[in-house]
Amino acid sequence: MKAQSLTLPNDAEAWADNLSTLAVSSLIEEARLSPKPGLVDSRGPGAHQDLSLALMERSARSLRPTFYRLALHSWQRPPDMALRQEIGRLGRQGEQHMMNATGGVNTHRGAIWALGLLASASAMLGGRGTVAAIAAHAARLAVLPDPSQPKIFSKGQRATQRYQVPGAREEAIGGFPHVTLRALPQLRRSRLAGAGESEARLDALMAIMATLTDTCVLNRGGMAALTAMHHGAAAVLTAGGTGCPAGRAALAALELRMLADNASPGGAADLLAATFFLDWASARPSTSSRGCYGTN
Ligand SMILES: CC(C)(COP(=O)(O)OP(=O)(O)OC[C@H]1O[C@@H](n2cnc3c(N)ncnc32)[C@H](O[C@H]2O[C@H](COP(=O)(O)OP(=O)(O)OP(=O)(O)O)[C@@H](O)[C@H]2O)[C@@H]1O)[C@@H](O)C(=O)NCCC(=O)NCCS
Ligand SMILES: Nc1ncnc2[nH]cnc12
Repeated sequence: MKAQSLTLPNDAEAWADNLSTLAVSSLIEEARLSPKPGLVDSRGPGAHQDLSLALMERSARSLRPTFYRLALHSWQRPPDMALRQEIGRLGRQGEQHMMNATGGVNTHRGAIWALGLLASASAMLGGRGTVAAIAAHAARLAVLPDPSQPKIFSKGQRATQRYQVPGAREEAIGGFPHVTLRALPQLRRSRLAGAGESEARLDALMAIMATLTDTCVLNRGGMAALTAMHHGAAAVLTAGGTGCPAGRAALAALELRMLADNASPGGAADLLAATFFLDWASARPSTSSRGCYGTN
């Protein structure tokens, strides 16, 4: 995603259009970013049997009307129960559109949740919120119960209960700390250190993967795979990030380990797309010329 230079429309439809374009671009840019360990990227399907880049992009595009409606219905409204119920209904409709577009494969359920809440929050604030305000408004919606939610026991709940860890719901209720406190600061730090845009984005992914309790990884590889992911992603950053030869080598080692564990950090990928989305709200240019920000 190039730095977004959006005009400042003052009507709800135009902003909903802008926000939905940005949400879809964020998903497509996330899917194309390479090399991502375990995930679908421009090289191939990672640890997945049923996914491809073309499918991820088709899924992302199918979600444009969903993000548009979420933003439109949230325009300058407070995060109350009436809005919570409405975005729950629109979000579930979006999940159905995604399933229709992919022939029943779950490509973006977690992303609909994260980006849906953030697009809605941005619209609640009239399209002019800061990162902190957007995240806080999204959290105020996420914490509200949705009485119309079907009582199904999800894969995410299976992992959060078995391992007693936070999952997608808790990340949103906490105001997306992996996005606002880890990925966005890392993205900007790496850019300032002179990393290329792809490397800065990969570093942001590493910042998420270093601590996220990703229920996709837990379901596929258990706690051992999650711990290996945390250590491996932290090692990439300690080595100076993916702009450095040592960081690149650590990334390759992490990928080998994740493929051996059949593990894919789908939750981290969703939060990276959310990072791109929020970066637009306060984007700034990079300056220096070195590719490493850290100890190298
Ligand atoms: C709150 C919901 C997200 C539901 O959450 P829950 O945890 O109950 O259920 P899941 O259906 O398992 O979805 C959670 C998805 O969130 C992503 N995720 C995982 N860990 C985290 C985390 N710590 N923080 C943030 N996000 C996280 C992840 O999504 C990605 O993975 C999906 C593929 O998953 P899966 O099918 O399990 O994976 P595979 O390994 O490929 O399967 P197999 O091949 O093994 O079969 C993919 O979708 C990515 O996006 C988790 O999967 C929310 O959905 C909800 O309540 N929705 C209701 C509607 C609503 O209220 N919407 C309002 C806003 S629009
Ligand atoms: N690039 C990706 N690969 C696999 N699962 C994902 N979920 C969201 N983005 C993904």
